[in-house]
Parts: sequence; C-alpha cells; structure tokens
Amino acid sequence: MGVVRRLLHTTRVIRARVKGLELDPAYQMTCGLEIHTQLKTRHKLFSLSQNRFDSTPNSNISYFDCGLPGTIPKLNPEALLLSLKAAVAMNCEIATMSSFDRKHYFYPDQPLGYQITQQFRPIAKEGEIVLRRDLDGISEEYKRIRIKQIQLEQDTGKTLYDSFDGVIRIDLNRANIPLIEVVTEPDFGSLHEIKVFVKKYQTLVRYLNICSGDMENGAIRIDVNISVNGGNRVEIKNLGSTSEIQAALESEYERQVGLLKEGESVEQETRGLRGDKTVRLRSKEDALDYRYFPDSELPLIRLDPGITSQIRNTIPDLPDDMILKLSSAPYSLELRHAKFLVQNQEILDYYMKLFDIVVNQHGKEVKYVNNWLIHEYLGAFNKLNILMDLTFIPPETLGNIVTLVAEKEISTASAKQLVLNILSDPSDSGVSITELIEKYDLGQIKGVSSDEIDNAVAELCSCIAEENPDVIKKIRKGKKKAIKHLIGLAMKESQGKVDSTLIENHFLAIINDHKNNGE
Ligand SMILES: Nc1ncnc2c1ncn2[C@@H]1O[C@H](COP(=O)(O)OP(=O)(O)OP(=O)(O)O)[C@@H](O)[C@H]1O
Ligand SMILES: [Mg+2]
Ligand SMILES: [Mg+2]
Repeated sequence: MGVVRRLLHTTRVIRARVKGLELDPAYQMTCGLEIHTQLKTRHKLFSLSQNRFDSTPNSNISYFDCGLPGTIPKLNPEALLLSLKAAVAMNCEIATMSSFDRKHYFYPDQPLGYQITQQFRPIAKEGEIVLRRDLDGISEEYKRIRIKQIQLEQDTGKTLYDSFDGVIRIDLNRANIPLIEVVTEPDFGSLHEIKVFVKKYQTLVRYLNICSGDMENGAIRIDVNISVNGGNRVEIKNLGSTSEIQAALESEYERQVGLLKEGESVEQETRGLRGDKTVRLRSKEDALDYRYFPDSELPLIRLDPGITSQIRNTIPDLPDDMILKLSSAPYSLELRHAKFLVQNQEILDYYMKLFDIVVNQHGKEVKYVNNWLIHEYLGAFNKLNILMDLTFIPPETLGNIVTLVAEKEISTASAKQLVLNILSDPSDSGVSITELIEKYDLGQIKGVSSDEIDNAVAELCSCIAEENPDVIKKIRKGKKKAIKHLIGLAMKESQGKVDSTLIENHFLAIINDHKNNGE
C-alpha cells in the first residue's frame, strides 16, 4: 500500500521534502556522513546466531555475542561478500589485504569491552557516488560525493532506557550483527544534497540486496559531521530518519553560526539529537582514546587481485543505469515510474515479465504494459484499499488480460473491472481469464454488426446528452474535461462493454452539432 501511495503522490512528497534549512551565504556549511548499514546476512558477523531484528530480547545470542571469555570470533563469509558488493557498486578500490582491529570503549550493551572494526586496513577505500541533476534533482549537472572508506564491523547491543520504571535493560540480539560503516569525505554543502544522497544510497543497498534499507528499524543509522567556515567539526550521532537529519542540521548550523557571530569558536565534540535540538554528549575522542590495536584472534583477509571484476560480474546494472534504461526505448517509462520500479525490486521483476509476455511474445505496444501495471494493477490495490500483493494476478494472467485489451477482445472498462473483481475475490485467482470473462459477463458484444453497435451507442449518447444539458453547456464553454462525466454515464449504462473511444466520438459529434446550431 505504502509503495503505491508513494508512487501516486511522488511529486507532492518531493516538494514537501525540498524545503528546509536556509543557509546564510556568509557562513558556509560543510558536511560529511558516516553511514552504518546492517548487512542482510543469515548469521551474525563472527558467530552463528541468526541475524534478525524481530526476536524477543536476548533470544538470538551466542556465548561470543555475550563476550564470554574463551569464545573466539570466526568471520562470516556472507558478510564479507556483501561488503564487497557495496564496495564495487560505489566504485571503491578493494584492499587485497585487510584486517580487523579492536576499538575499546565501555558501554553495557557491548560486553566484549571493545568493538571489532577495521581502523587501520579497511576492506575498501576511495570510491564515489555521483548525484545527477536529471535523476536526483540537484542544481549542478553532476556532484561527486567521494567515499573515503568502507569498513566491516560489528553492531552493538541495545540499551533499553524506557518502559522499565527507572531500570535500564540490555538486549544483546543486535550485538555482533554485521555492519558496514561507509565514510564519505566532507563533500556536502547543503541539506538537499544529503537527503538526495541518503535516498540514493538506500536505493542502492536495497537494489543489491545488501541491506533492507529500512531506517525506521535501524537498518541504516547515520552520523552527520558538520563544520562552518572551516571551523572544527561536530559529530551528531545516530540519526535514524531524514527528518532527524534535517532537525540535527538545522539546529547545529544555527548553533555554530550563533557562536561564530559572538566571536567564539566551535569546539570539536560529539552531540546527539534530543527533540529537535542537538545536545553535547562528550568532547570528541581521539583515535588514541580508543586504544585501537589489531585483533589477534582474526586472521588477515587476503583477496585475489581480480576480485573487483569477479564481484562486478555478479551484480546487475546499477540503479542509475537501470533508471536510464527503463526510461528509454523499448521500455519508455516516465522517469518517475522508472525510479519507482528500481526502488521496488519485486515490482521491477514483475514489470520485466509482463513486458516479455505482452511486447516480446504477443507483439503489442509497450504503452499497454506501462499503463496496465502502474495505473491499473497497482492503482487497483489503492482503490480497494488493500495491501499490495503482486501474486494476486501473476504476470502471465495480467499479460493475457492486457493482450485481450490490445486486441479489442474486451474493452478497457471490462478489463479494469476484471482486475478489481480478481483482487476483491481471491477465489478468482486460479480461474482462467476466459471463464472469468464469462462469469462476469465482460466480453465485447458479439453477434451484432458494428453498424448496429454504432447506432445503439449514438442513441444512448444523445439520450444522456439530453438529460444533462448543463454538462453539455459547460463543455461548450471550454470545460473540456467534463466530457469524462458523460462518458462515465454511458459506460455504466452499457456495462463497460463498449469501447470508450467510440462513446467519446459520439459525444464529441453531439457537442459539435450543438455548437454548429449556435446553441
Ligand atoms: N571539516 C569537516 N567538516 C565536516 N565534516 C568533516 C570535516 N572533516 C571531516 N569530516 C567528516 O567527518 C567524518 C569522519 O569520520 P571517520 O569515521 O573517519 O572518523 P571519526 O568520526 O573520528 O570516527 P568514529 O566516529 O567512527 O569513531 C567523515 O564523514 C568526514 O567526511
Ligand atoms: Mg566513523
Ligand atoms: Mg565518527
């Protein structure tokens, strides 16, 4: 449902998102991001516990996740593979030799007393994500956001502060879930660029099946670093939505500009977002404070020098290439629809199958595929207010229906009705289309000559026109869209069995006639 709403209201949502932080040209803002991304593996990073976010607290843990002495980490190769896919997709240089380090700090949800991460030799560095005016709506033609590095690391557990009457509880289900931390260079100059980047990053990781991409359950969490006019950077930790990023940037930019206007300097520190204001958590630790040192229990990761091209062969066209491909021939989708499909893999797969059936196998025009999938089928879920589930009408069945429409075996109105009927009555799902057409009496009128149909439609249309003189007047005065109302009435009377273009032509003739008569 959500996706359909998102599609049908795209322009409105984008407009709402663009407004925000107003920058003072005398105070230039510079930002960089650290993006913690949970990898979609079956198991955790260094143990065999399951990687899921929806279990009862402390039910998905092993001795290693709890930090019990004597347990030893073993790297999950699936996590390594996903981090490499991310690296290749961001055009990074993959390290043929990387290693793990311990980052020491005390926190109750991190029982080992350190986090295993990659401080000295990360898995990948020096990549980029390119923002584009045509696809991302930025003001410059291209804007390159450099990726400084990608490191593979463990997530921590969760400290639960609320709901226990002043008692703090710890849930270790999240401890040791694999993450990549993607660190950008400080290349962002506006909130809009950050929002566009985050959206693009989310699409990329979802599309490659690296991460669920859901910010609402913490699969992506972002630290924003911000400085003004070359001053110290302040890091705002753990932002879980674009609106939190917006609030953090607005509040922090205003705070730093305020300090500079008073002639004071900005201290390098770590802050958090409370409500819509940033608050100080601590002064920024130096690498020294963490006592980083190599993890002696984990061997080096050595990779074949040909690894980049091997991984590249396993990943499909990247989202931008796919969007460009879908918005040109033979697919010819509107740009916003192409983007929507790339953001929703399941619908994209469905589209490709439907395209194959309707265009390749039955030789019909692509407009039938584009219109029937996006407006009619997806729109029908919206209309009936039911959760989107593409299995209701498999692509083969919708392909059949669409082909029948293209061949004028059934009218558009009948086919729309058929789609709605199948969605409203799931027992129809298994029944053949021919039987359904019969069951609902939706076929075109057979055994009657086209002249006879034409005469009947002419009569019907003039009756309707006579009963609705106000509408006819409106149309004559230039409100051309009002003709839809008349067509709707005629379709209803004819139970959708007559082609709507035929009805429209008759009404146009009547309207012109009225005009000619000077009425
Ligand atoms: N002058 C600056 N203004 C704003 N952001 C900056 C500036 N210089 C660096 N940054 C950003 O600060 C971030 C530094 O992240 P990095 O992970 O390298 O170090 P860290 O924050 O010290 O480490 P961690 O928080 O992981 O312990 C990057 O996103 C980078 O783009
Ligand atoms: Mg970092
Ligand atoms: Mg940081």
